[in-house]
Amino acid sequence: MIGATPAPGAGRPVIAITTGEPAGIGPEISLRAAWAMRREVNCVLLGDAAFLALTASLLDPDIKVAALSTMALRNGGLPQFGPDRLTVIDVPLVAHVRPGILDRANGRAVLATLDLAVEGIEAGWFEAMVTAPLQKSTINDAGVAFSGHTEYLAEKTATPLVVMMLAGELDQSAVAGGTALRVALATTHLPLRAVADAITFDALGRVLDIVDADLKRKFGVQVPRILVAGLNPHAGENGYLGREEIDTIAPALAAARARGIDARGPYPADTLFQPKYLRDADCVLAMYHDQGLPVLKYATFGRGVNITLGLPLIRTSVDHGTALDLAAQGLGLADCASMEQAIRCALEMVAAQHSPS
Ligand SMILES: NC(=O)C1=CN([C@@H]2O[C@H](COP(=O)(O)OP(=O)(O)OC[C@H]3O[C@@H](n4cnc5c(N)ncnc54)[C@H](O)[C@@H]3O)[C@@H](O)[C@H]2O)C=CC1
Ligand SMILES: NCC(=O)COP(=O)(O)O
Repeated sequence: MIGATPAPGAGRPVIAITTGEPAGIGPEISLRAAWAMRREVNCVLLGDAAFLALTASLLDPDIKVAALSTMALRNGGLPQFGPDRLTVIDVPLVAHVRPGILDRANGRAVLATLDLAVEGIEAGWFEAMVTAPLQKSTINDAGVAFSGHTEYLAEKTATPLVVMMLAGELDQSAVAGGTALRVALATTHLPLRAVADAITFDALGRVLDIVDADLKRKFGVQVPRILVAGLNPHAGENGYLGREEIDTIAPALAAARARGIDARGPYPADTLFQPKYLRDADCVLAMYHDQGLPVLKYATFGRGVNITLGLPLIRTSVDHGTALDLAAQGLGLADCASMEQAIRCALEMVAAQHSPS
């Protein structure tokens, strides 16, 4: 948890990487990013040790891995290896991995890596967790109701509400507090039909509180400026295209402003994402997944980071999915830039939590 005893890392921060869906690109990008960054960060990979060792040897014979069982970890803690090898904590899969082909038999093992990462942060072995993409449908197929890491980690840590935020570096300059575009979501993985009902005065107020607090605490933004999108076309067109803006969103923003939060809007979502608005903002709050993320991904896909705000631990992830199509074609095709960014972002958040506020 934030503020827990620093993990043992021989000088390097220790970060757990859950290696994700084994039939996707998660194992490859985890290994490649962890190896490339091994001198600055001790990335401990959580996944099937034999499968990861085989993948590493096929990717690059220079990559050395040292496997540890969960029992050894629990009994003796994390060994202090140097940067000449990657530590893998063995979370065995059940079924043989066929790249690009999903197998529900492995769903629970993937989930077990998330549980171990949380356990390890609570125990002080790891300072943060970075998650490679998993296949949400496979976890459900394995019999566990699952809509995403975001919701799972909230439940696991007994956190009543968390916020999904993606951030990416733009090519253009002078936008959104420099070159970063941050898009937070008022709702996470919900069917579109359920979105309007989920946006209540209380829920929106709590989302704004979390975005404001975490941008200050974890990103060092002193007074976060949050631009809030409406839900309906043209932000409801004065009530003629929907009343959520008038009845719920504007009152929630007014109440947030009264609490000292710089929340502006609601603005029409289709015109909000322009440099002239974004350059005076630190974050855009979109009302739902596919209102905000396509914009962010269009601008920064492959180098963005997904951050869960409001958790009592640091969790970042990539901006993409399992890319089964690439995995099926073999190793070496996936871009691991987003994974490296996610690790870098976690490192910055670890540093921010240690620095005096
Ligand atoms: N954080 C997580 O665990 C996430 C998991 N997912 C899961 O991934 C599954 C597949 O999602 P899709 O919508 O197909 O998106 P996707 O991101 O897996 O793939 C979309 C396209 O982008 C390409 N692509 C993705 N990552 C790439 C990389 N690192 N390098 C090069 N090309 C890359 C793929 O080849 C594909 O053409 C979903 O069903 C969902 O379960 C999706 C998003 C996040
Ligand atoms: N599109 C982003 C996404 O689906 C991330 O989900 P999560 O697994 O990080 O909750």
